[in-house]
Amino acid sequence: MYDFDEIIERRNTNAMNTDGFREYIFRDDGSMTFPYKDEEFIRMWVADMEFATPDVIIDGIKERLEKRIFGYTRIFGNEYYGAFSNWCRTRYGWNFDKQHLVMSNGIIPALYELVDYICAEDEKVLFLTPSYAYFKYAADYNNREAVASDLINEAGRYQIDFADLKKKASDEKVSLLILCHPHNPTGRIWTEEELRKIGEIAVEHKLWVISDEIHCDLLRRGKQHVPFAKIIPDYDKVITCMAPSKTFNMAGLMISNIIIPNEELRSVWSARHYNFDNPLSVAAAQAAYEKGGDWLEELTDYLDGNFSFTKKHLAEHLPEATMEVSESTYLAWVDVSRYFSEAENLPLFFAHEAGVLLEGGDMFVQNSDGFIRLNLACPRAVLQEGLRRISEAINRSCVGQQQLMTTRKQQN
Ligand SMILES: Cc1ncc(COP(=O)(O)O)c(C/N=C2\CONC2=O)c1O
Repeated sequence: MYDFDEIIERRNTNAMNTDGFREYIFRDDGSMTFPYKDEEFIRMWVADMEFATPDVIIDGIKERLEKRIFGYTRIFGNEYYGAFSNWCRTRYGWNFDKQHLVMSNGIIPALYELVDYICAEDEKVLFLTPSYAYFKYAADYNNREAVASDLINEAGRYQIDFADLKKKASDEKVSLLILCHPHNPTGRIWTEEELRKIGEIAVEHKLWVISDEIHCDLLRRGKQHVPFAKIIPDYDKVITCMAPSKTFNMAGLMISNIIIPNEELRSVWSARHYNFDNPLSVAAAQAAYEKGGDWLEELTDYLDGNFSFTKKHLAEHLPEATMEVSESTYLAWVDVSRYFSEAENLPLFFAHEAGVLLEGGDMFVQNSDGFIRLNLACPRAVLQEGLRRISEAINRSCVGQQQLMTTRKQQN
């Protein structure tokens, strides 16, 4: 049994979560003031977890430490490929060739490189919105045009607008689709039917597809993930990105799996990518895939409990807010638009009024106004306090607004 209720101090560990929020969320140069000390904030923003990385992974790192030399490292043997490919075969019924696997420090750096390798300077990058902002940044960084296709929010369940996606994919300058599968921030797991329709569009318009599947191990109990590459196995213009970083809370160890079946693209990657790895990260990732399954099973139940707890709290305390339990990820996507004017800066409101750090509003490129994204990967007690603060701040503010309207009516 793992103790997910343990509250672990992360300050003074150079954690983005505790020390990087001012610049990342508020673009603050340090001059902003809040009515809370940094350590008083409830942190529900960046997507890493407040849970200890599993012991089996820490033991894998310790074992490598005892080898005592940490020189230039690249994965040469079969052990790592065996562990990761076995993970994909048993969980997703999906195989890939060893020579198709290349490593990257992160999926974001891989996206930055691949956009440059794939898209000519006048070509465009297509993705679904709302979106993890780094998909747009990968286009911006490479001076390629970003093209967004808005998802349709059907009573809380997001659907792909296939007419819009087809129209934008038919632009001959659109050469790459970055697919987020499972989807951050909505939590959708695209169904095989949806994946097939995406595949048909990609093949018809000769699109490259990067399927970013970093969240694929973090599913609600009973849900199933089907890798996009499994849907169109004969189309080699599909790059699959997976990693242990989200699954096992080891993003700081900077190791990701990029599967590139297309030989020409893979040779460009091998020629231009800085192709060395951190030996401790390789040991950690191999241990994760070989021995992390039990921990992940228990994490799944704990996160499912946090989603149920959140859904119940909102129903009781914020009846005008709506949230569908995410099919995947540990991120809750909550529509609070009925409580706020469109102009409200939601992250700033909750930092000042609730002492809660969260992402929301226009932080997801577009099609996200009025929504907040809550990271639920924290001990239940912390979640309870965060939700209490959020609902009290909204109701206080809402009451304030009603009082304001009443006062105005009395004065007129
Ligand atoms: C869809 C997606 N792709 C890639 C990454 C980052 O990959 P890395 O470069 O770390 O390997 C994230 C992390 N998502 C985060 C991180 O903080 N907030 C988020 O929504 C993500 O959600």
